[in-house]
Amino acid sequence: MDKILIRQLKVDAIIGIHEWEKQNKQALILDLDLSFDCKPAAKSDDINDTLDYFKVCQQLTDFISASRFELIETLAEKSAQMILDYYPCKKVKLSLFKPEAINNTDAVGVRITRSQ
Ligand SMILES: Nc1nc2c(c(=O)[nH]1)N=C([C@H](O)[C@@H](O)CO)CN2
Repeated sequence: MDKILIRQLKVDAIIGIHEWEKQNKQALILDLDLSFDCKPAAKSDDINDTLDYFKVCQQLTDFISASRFELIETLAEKSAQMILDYYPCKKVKLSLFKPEAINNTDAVGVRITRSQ
């Protein structure tokens, strides 16, 4: 199955189990693989025949930047479900990273795969 790819989408959000994380937004980074048949758009050369990754990034950014969750698992789940609800992709593989959470790491995170 073909995939529309989004790499290193950066969004700030309120996310975490500690009180200090609930006071200020922190950086999050997302990688997404959206399973979608790209043949029709490749034939028509028409944006309406594909998944517009600009719209996906814009909707994810709006949702995540307005969210307030404790666990990255919760935010990842809700983000993947929103994509499946709004876009005709068959499967979403979503990785969500917190680059500032744990000292001496580049990042910590979660990776989930959800299907229609
Ligand atoms: N599996 C998880 N473990 C932890 C999370 C999380 O969201 N999922 N969150 C925290 C803290 O908020 C941490 O990111 C900041 O100190 C700890 N463990």
